[in-house]
Amino acid sequence: MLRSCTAGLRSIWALRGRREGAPRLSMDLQPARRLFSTEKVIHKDWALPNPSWSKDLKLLFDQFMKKCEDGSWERLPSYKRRSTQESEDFKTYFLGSALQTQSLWKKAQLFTRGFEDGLGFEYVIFKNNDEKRTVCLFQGGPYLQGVPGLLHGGAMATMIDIALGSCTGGAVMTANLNINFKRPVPLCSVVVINSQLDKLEGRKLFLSCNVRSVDEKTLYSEATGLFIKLDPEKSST
Ligand SMILES: CCCCC/C=C\C/C=C\C/C=C\C/C=C\CCCC(=O)SCCNC(=O)CCNC(=O)[C@H](O)C(C)(C)COP(=O)(O)OP(=O)(O)OC[C@H]1O[C@@H](n2cnc3c(N)ncnc32)[C@H](O)[C@@H]1OP(=O)(O)O
Repeated sequence: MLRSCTAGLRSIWALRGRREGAPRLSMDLQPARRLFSTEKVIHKDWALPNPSWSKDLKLLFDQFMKKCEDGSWERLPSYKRRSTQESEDFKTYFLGSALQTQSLWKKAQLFTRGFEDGLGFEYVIFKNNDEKRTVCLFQGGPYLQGVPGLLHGGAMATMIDIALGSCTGGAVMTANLNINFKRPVPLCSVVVINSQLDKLEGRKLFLSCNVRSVDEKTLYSEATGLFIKLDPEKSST
């Protein structure tokens, strides 16, 4: 574990050097790392490999990218900010929220994407629409420490929430999340979160997931979640 952490940190230090004025890596210019512009803001897709990704994470990523070739799986892109339309959907729902009237709305971003490469949440989600399930590959960096050397349970809960949410699609809110933490997750290790939609009942989506090591031998956590499709007729505030 220490070895993978050291390797990760080495990449991070290398990156820091780059950020102090050095030109960006050529990887940033690859077509897969698509950049597009909306409202003059550049949105970068963060669910793509960067130099902090461990060998395990890259290997799994490549395996799932292969599965995407026949269209049965798709990689979900991930942005710091939601698209204009998605934001509008949520904004309408949260009429009266403090952000409505403040310029802070423009600064809001998904907190899992607010860390420098390798320090926080490194993840990518693949979705199988026919089977109504997703696989999230997650490497929790050194800033997500709880007990020394271990991933904070709250960080794990965050990823579980996002992984389950990715199985829903559309505008939903987490209403209930139940997690059994069975084994501690070593910091900087890679885990695989397998999520599935178990039941749909009106606006209620019941989901479950498990979190395992890459070799599948260790079951770290199991969780269930209830997500509610937002009712456009209602406002939460
Ligand atoms: C979450 C993913 C979102 C988007 C997914 C999109 C793409 C996925 C791609 C990648 C993922 C990327 C990003 C994901 C990003 C972030 C994830 C963040 C998720 C969160 O961080 S999210 C914050 C924490 N979350 C809250 O802050 C919720 C506070 N809450 C409320 O806002 C309301 O509470 C609400 C809206 C939940 C419901 O309110 P409402 O008024 O619309 O509906 P109502 O109360 O009528 O309930 C309707 C039926 O659900 C039953 N029901 C409700 N709650 C229940 C409970 N707890 N237990 C058992 N049953 C429950 C009722 O009993 C009724 O059941 P019935 O119809 O049978 O009577």
